[in-house]
Amino acid sequence: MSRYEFDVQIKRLPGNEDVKLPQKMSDAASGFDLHAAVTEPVVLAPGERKLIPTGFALAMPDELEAQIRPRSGLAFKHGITSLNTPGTIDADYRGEVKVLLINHGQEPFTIQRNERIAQMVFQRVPQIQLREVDELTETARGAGGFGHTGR
Ligand SMILES: O=c1ccn([C@H]2C[C@H](O)[C@@H](COP(=O)(O)OP(=O)(O)OP(=O)(O)O)O2)c(=O)[nH]1
Ligand SMILES: [Mg+2]
Repeated sequence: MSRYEFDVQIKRLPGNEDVKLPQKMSDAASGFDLHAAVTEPVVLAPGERKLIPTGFALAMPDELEAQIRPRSGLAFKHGITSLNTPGTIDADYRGEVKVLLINHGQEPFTIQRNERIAQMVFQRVPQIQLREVDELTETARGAGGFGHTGR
């Protein structure tokens, strides 16, 4: 029996024949590592953010989304992370998947073509009907929040 539950189409965009497709780095990895499709090395100065292309587009079943998440090694060693984490790839998006990187470190960071810059995790999206009501169900917490239980 196949261990795969979903078929997701991936299309290489023109000019990216040499860019590696998203790849799981271990058998049970959650994420597919994403490779930078920059045409020349891109430098992120400290505090700078840039949208990095990946060279591919997707078509996935409507019940899925893909999330773009940082790689912890890049974050820990260089302060490089994804600004809008987790980035949302909608099931109906057919454009190029891009990664919004930001340099939170103290040093400039250079991104090379085919470097692994982030990871992509697929998630099931529950199909929700938002139903407007006049009164909500009651709970013990009520409107308490934002630390009302203590530090
Ligand atoms: O990290 C990301 C986030 C988004 N996208 C693409 C896919 C997603 O389906 C689309 C829209 O993303 P989002 O809904 O987060 O952005 P928005 O500002 O609400 O744009 P839109 O009005 O197009 O929905 O942009 C990426 O390629 N990478
Ligand atoms: Mg949106």
